[in-house]
Amino acid sequence: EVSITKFPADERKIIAKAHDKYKKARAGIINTRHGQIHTPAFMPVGTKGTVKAMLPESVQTTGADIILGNTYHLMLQPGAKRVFKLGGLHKFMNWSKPLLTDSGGFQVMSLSKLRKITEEGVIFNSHIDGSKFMLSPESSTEIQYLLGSTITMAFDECTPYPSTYEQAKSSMELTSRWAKRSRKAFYSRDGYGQFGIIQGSIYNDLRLKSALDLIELDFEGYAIGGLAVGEGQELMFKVLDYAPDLLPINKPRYLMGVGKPADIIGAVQRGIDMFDCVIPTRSGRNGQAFTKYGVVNIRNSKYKEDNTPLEEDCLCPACKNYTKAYLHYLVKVKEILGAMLMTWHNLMYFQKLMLRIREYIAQGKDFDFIS
Ligand SMILES: O=c1[nH]cnc2c(CCNCC3CCCCC3)c3[nH]c(NCc4cccs4)nc3cc12
Ligand SMILES: [Zn+2]
Repeated sequence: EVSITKFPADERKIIAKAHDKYKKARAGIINTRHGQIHTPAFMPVGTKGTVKAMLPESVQTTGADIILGNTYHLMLQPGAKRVFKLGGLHKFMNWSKPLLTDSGGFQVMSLSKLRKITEEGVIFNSHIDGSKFMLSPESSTEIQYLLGSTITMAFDECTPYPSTYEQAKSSMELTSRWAKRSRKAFYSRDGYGQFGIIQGSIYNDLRLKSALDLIELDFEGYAIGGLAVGEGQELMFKVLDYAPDLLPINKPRYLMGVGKPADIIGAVQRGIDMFDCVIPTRSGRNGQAFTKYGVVNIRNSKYKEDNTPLEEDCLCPACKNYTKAYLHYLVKVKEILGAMLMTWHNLMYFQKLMLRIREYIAQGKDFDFIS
């Protein structure tokens, strides 16, 4: 007779866990006024109205559906009102696809000198000329409206890591009050959206309360903030093992500031749809190329006579038309073309990674090994 051998309980758990691992990954499309966003999506960072060292049409050829605009820099120079008068950020920088602008809050904390956080908002001096500015839920939301952003981010406070439970609780509660004011200040139009940002650090009850507060405000999407701030991948994944599930399943989930390929893969497996990170652009300019063989530090002298491309099957200009020896030289002598080609390759690499992840999810296949 056929006897069905039952796996011992702990083995069953492991097998279930493995399948669980891919259950939360989802591939989808976000429809906006400026076009569609295929998710999981990687959003290249455009700081001062440009993805550094890239033409917008080149960013488009890498496959990016959406890029980030930087509220902090643009409000200081050239100023949100001027960008509005000139037709908005899309026209100003000749990018017609979706634009997500951050609230400016995170950048104020990391870039400006002399700043003061009050219930009202953040008062700070411009790092350019020291003049005084105030960013609040209302002013940040208005600035993002003037920029014409497709997706506006709520004004939050990124809770530092590590934080005590009390610190994380009061910070999260401030973010909830600011989210309410951001939502009230948002001028909602068809095809435009506003995302709330949940905080709560590594404390699951605070993460839950943050999610409940923000779900009440019925945002078009939700970001998970307060991660990738030094807690490390293990702790970040521990929070991601439950935090995405606290958010509405039918709305986009954006993990802010992440990340390296392995971080992105792990986060997609836990239900994240959108990512932003300066790594491909910033590290590209610093001579680091992401390849299927791992990260290549092109400045290393071992490449000075390497007549092969970064990746033989990559379709980017750096790989199609140039060698590692040439890239090594350009980066060493700080030629602008070096920054351009390295950035182009890295953005192509990240978009190819996202495309393969989307394909694997659509085919119900595991995508652990890609990275
Ligand atoms: O809770 C958060 N609230 C708001 N923003 C956050 C950001 C900034 C995301 N990129 C914005 C871009 C806007 C346009 C210009 C470029 C940034 C984070 N970045 C990281 N880690 C990466 C980090 C970057 C620097 C220090 S940690 N964790 C983050 C957490 C939060
Ligand atoms: Zn390439």
